[in-house]
Amino acid sequence: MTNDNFVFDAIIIGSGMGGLVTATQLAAKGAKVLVLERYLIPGGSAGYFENHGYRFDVGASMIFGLGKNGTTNLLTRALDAVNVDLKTIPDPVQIHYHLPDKLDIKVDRDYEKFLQNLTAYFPQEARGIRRFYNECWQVFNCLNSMDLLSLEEPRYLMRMFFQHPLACLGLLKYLPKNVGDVARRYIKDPLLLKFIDMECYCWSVVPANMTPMINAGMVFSDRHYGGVNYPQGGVGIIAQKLVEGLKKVGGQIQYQARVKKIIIEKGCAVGVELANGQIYRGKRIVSNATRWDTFGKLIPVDKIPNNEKIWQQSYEKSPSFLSLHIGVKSSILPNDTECHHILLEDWAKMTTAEGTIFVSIPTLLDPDLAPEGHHIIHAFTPHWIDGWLGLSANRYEAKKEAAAWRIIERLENIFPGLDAGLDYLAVGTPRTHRRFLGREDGTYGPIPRRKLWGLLGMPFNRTAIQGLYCVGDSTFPGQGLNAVAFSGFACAHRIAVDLGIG
Ligand SMILES: NC(=O)c1ccc[n+]([C@@H]2O[C@H](COP(=O)([O-])OP(=O)(O)OC[C@H]3O[C@@H](n4cnc5c(N)ncnc54)[C@H](O)[C@@H]3O)[C@@H](O)[C@H]2O)c1
Ligand SMILES: CC(C)=CCC/C(C)=C/C=C\C(C)=C/C=C/C(C)=C/C=C/C=C(C)/C=C/C=C(C)/C=C/C=C(\C)CCC=C(C)C
Repeated sequence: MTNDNFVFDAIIIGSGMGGLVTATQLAAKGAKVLVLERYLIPGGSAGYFENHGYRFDVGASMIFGLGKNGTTNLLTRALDAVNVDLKTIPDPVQIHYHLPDKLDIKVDRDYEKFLQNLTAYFPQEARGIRRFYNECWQVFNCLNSMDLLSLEEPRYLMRMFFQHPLACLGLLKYLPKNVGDVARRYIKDPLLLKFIDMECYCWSVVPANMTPMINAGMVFSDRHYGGVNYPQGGVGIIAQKLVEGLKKVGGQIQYQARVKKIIIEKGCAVGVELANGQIYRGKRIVSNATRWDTFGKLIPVDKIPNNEKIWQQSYEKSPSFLSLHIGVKSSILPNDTECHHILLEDWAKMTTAEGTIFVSIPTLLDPDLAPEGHHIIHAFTPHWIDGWLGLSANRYEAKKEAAAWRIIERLENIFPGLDAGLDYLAVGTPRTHRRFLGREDGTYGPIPRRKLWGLLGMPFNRTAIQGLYCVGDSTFPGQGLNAVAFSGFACAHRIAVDLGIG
């Protein structure tokens, strides 16, 4: 079946946050936009599922970009652009770290309080700590002073250089830098450097020497500026609202619409074919799937452009996660429990499977996500898909259960009584993430194979195939909701200029 007589301005494959920001931005500019989503609801890894009266976030619940001021509040801006908004709940302590060597550190929303908490453990490094985090603020202040759009659009770049020369030079200086090099200029204490590694690892899934300074500037400063704010109703609300806005401005979305292939004619992407045979044609095609899914599945292996093969020599798939979606009796959590926790008992295991445990308890901010008298605890830890393949159904279930109880046993150290208070448990593995999110091997996104030059190696939105763009965490600046929102703004900007509507 074909639909040749109607050509969309842009077809977006996938309704993750990257895809939805691209779609809403383009539709708001008057483009005819179609979003094709393989799943039943929008959001991808920022989606949700419901069971037993609980509404669980699929991915991390720590949300940046919903602040009120500046230019880096990209989720707020994306919602505003299509005349929708949502209520948010500020998170007073952004992370409570439970680390080896008895480091029990809280990242308070208030910057000075956070510095005090950290300095209390490392008084001899007081000056270095302040100088390091202040340098992160320099990056953030540069970003937060300008409109954030496509770095592939020369007129925008010239305008930014003309209007904000110092901020642009600052960003250019930091683009090739990693956190580890900057931190080691100010900090000597090996334990404190391990803490900085964890500060990076818990969102970039690589230690400080491989974490781009630009991204650290965003995360380490915005948590004290716009802050971490939880969307009332759960993370999935953001995508639902963006879809509501998309429709308001004339865009379309179809669910259960899995794109099987991107149609290339004379070297140019001109349309897509769905698994059910339906064909849609578009002037521009955008893939919100991962790079491994885009180049290898949607584009056949023999047509993968050379530059993509070269990129894959520098970046690899990060691990996926083992996720425990837990419902517990409220009585097991003391009243002053924080929403997000990081647990690690042995520094040597930080980057290994089941080493670091990430915990979010979103019901401390939004109690309506669980039945009365109950909380949600979402605990997740890195896991690679390899160990989950080739198992019989029974062995797969048994492996899931064993892994889940290992995690629960460790969580008992910070939440005593968890086991006894358990009301509901659903376990997701890398296979679950692969299946429901359509991400190869369930990967969380690309990570450098070795130490690289900051963000310089991350591709922008255009690809070597004319008419085909990528958006989401496989593009500059990588993982994180606010990061993929940036990639959405940039992608829509570049396409709008290409279509003559930007
Ligand atoms: N707290 C947080 O910061 C937080 C929370 C959730 C998610 N995230 C971030 O979101 C990022 C991912 O966002 P994203 O926009 O890159 O992608 P995504 O993986 O979330 O979304 C991609 C979407 O494309 C769909 N899709 C894939 N292949 C398809 C096909 N062939 N046909 C139709 N649909 C298809 C998927 O179903 C999914 O909905 C992650 O890096 C993660 O860091 C962050
Ligand atoms: C000439 C040229 C090329 C440039 C001129 C200079 C210029 C204008 C440069 C501009 C650069 C720009 C615009 C860069 C923009 C960068 C942005 C917007 C980066 C944003 C990064 C956001 C990140 C990394 C957000 C991450 C968020 C989180 C929290 C991710 C994940 C969280 C978890 C997995 C776990 C949560 C933890 C717990 C404890 C549960």
